[in-house]
Amino acid sequence: MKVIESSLNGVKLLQPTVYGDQRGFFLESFNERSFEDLGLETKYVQDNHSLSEEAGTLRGLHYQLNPKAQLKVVRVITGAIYDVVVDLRKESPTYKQWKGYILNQYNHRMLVVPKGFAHGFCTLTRGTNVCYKVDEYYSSEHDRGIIWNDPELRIDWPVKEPILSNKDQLHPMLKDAEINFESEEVQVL
Ligand SMILES: Cc1cn([C@H]2C[C@H](O)[C@@H](COP(=O)(O)OP(=O)(O)O[C@H]3O[C@@H](C)C(=O)[C@@H](O)[C@H]3O)O2)c(=O)[nH]c1=O
Repeated sequence: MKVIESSLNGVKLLQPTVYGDQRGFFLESFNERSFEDLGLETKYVQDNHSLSEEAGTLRGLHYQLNPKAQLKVVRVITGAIYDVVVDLRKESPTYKQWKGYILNQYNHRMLVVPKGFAHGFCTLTRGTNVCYKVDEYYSSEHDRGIIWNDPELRIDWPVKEPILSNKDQLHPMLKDAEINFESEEVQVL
């Protein structure tokens, strides 16, 4: 497993070792010992799986308020996504900055989304299955969102008219969003 650091402190791309042969491939998506050796979180309490039937489906931008903030490790099983993280840590030098990564069934990349970030993705293919581990339980009371096309963030989504859930059409703009990540540890480099 290789770890590629991002310019957003705490965001990491994980590139697992892939053993391909005539049958297909094998990879370890999680190994407690390797994660520990690489300084990655090892305790997860939920594994989540979503299927988006259509290309151009956008889920996000989501986060959970403290004390239920979640670290996520996201990967794609079938299909492809443009996966976006937004730094919501008010004391971070990269506050309000976003980054997007392509994760697909061929590059096997996994994205570590730290606590204090909003997360969202847009599917690039039909039938996209996304799985992610989280280190804190889902809590509907702490569940929050920011509208996907926030004018301040100006995320360069690959789709202009995405398929959205009813909930995701109604999120506030960043300027009106409730955010409480002040105390998240931010390492200023
Ligand atoms: C996220 C989640 C949802 N649910 C329920 C609530 C709801 O009835 C149904 C669908 O939920 P949502 O519409 O929020 O699902 P979705 O839009 O796929 O939400 C996810 O989006 C991505 C981008 C993330 O980062 C995730 O953390 C999560 O917020 O599933 C759970 O029971 N547990 C969970 O952990």
